[in-house]
Amino acid sequence: MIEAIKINNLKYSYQGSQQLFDDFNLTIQVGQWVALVGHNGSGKSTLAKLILGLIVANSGDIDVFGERLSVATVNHVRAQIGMVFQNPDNQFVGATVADDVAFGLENMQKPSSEMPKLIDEALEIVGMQAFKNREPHMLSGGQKQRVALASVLALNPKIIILDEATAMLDPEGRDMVMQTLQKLKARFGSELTLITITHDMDEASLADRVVVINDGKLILDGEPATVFSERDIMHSNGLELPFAGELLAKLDKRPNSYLDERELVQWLSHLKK
Ligand SMILES: Nc1ncnc2c1ncn2[C@@H]1O[C@H](COP(=O)(O)OP(=O)(O)OP(=O)(O)O)[C@@H](O)[C@H]1O
Repeated sequence: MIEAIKINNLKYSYQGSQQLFDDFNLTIQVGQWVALVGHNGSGKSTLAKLILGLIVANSGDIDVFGERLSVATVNHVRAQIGMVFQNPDNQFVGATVADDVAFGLENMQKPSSEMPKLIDEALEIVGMQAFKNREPHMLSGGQKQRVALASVLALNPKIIILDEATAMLDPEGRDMVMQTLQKLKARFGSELTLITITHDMDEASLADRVVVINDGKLILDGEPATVFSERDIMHSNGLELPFAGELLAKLDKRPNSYLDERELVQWLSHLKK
């Protein structure tokens, strides 16, 4: 069976810096939604850049749908991967939402007769069709990120990587984007492989699989429930569990003595801090 991404014995260091990835291995199956998590500087974005061929490994191999990433194949590999970045304001080039989605299609030299349909389809998937003629800068952060996602979807990628795509959004914007990703998975299922790079463990818990890295090393890898049962390991790698997991763990440490209502409220509000 061909994997979406297969990384073998990867070694990488930025020039003048110590080894970041040293014999790193990771396989992502076709159709999987993988949340890649790790604290600041753990190597998540670097891994995305290596997969996209924006930077080149010192040694080791990256295969994308069985195709070995190299100078000769990088354009073909990259054409299969869509990327959504952190800052919603840095991702717009068009004067309207529709122009923006059209931009990528023009770059791919799609015939202009096909464009309106492709633009409508992509905007419909992310629930932004009603905003087609709006100016992108008038949209909320969550709406902007959904348009960025539509621009990527219009190009029909097999893999989408979202690098902290919700980090700059308010809670409502985050919810919008996460619900859109869930809809995408429901609609495209095994045809679409998703990699979400995030600090937010509640978001990570929506994925099929959570991969925790630290200093370029794979620390934990499994279904969200399995990974989040390792609270001590998560904490020692600078990460918390999703809110519900942290709360449950803290409730476990409740005082043995009887608490009246006032004391219970006090204890619970102390937990929240
Ligand atoms: N262009 C660069 N040149 C030199 N070192 C870099 C460069 N980009 C990143 N690094 C270093 O590589 C390490 C990994 O960085 P990377 O951005 O991949 O981490 P990250 O997990 O994505 O972090 P964050 O969550 O803060 O985005 C860090 O120590 C970082 O300082």
